[in-house]
Amino acid sequence: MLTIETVNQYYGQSHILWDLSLEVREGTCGCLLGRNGVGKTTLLKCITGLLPIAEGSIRLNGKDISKLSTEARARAGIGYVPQGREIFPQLTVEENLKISLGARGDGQTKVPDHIYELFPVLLDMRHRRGGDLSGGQQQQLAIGRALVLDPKVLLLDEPTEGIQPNIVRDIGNVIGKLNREMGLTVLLVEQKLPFARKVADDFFIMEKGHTQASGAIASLDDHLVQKYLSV
Ligand SMILES: Nc1ncnc2c1ncn2[C@@H]1O[C@H](COP(=O)(O)OP(=O)(O)OP(=O)(O)O)[C@@H](O)[C@H]1O
Repeated sequence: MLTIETVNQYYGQSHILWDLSLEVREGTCGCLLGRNGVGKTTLLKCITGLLPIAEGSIRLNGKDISKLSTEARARAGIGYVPQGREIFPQLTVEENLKISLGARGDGQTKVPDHIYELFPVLLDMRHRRGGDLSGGQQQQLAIGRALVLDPKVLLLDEPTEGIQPNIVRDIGNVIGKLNREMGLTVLLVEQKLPFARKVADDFFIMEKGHTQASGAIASLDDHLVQKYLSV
């Protein structure tokens, strides 16, 4: 479904992604794991088009999207929730959601009802400024904003970072609902292993810019955790 093949990426002279390959299967939730600085965020940005790749291909349902603009990739079905959420603090919740509507290219001017059904708090707070929301509410807004574009695959960069435990559970439930009930394919970067085990089907462990191990999340054993993830 989302196929990354022998991707290489550089920041200037620094070679960050090295012949990286992985496949997120249709309808599954894949989880990218790895210590700080191994290139997880860089990979997500390469998939969205925010960063160019030097070599390799990124295919969505067989079509190479690696030369498309970020906006064209969004229209093709790549949804992205960046690390740190990056909502617009001065705009209202509704305005934050409506900003994405413009990129749909179908003239729709109303926020789809299912966004507010998934996140009732956004409906309650739709006239409040994004900056007035709690971290957990902002995360829900950032996910809602990505869903406005009806993505085929949703990329989430550490959605639980800095969020209190009961809201982490809510976010896990929403990802589960999107993935398992609504069939949305998900690629998640996550540091919290219990969360990853709860929501993911597959894992991809990155080290030094490429995939070192991958498989069903149930096969992520202590040996792999010790070798590639413990700090
Ligand atoms: N804009 C940049 N310019 C130069 N180097 C960068 C830039 N952004 C990231 N890097 C470097 O690229 C490497 C990969 O960073 P990246 O943020 O992708 O890692 P990560 O696995 O997502 O880490 P984290 O868990 O800390 O977010 C790191 O060595 C980082 O210092």
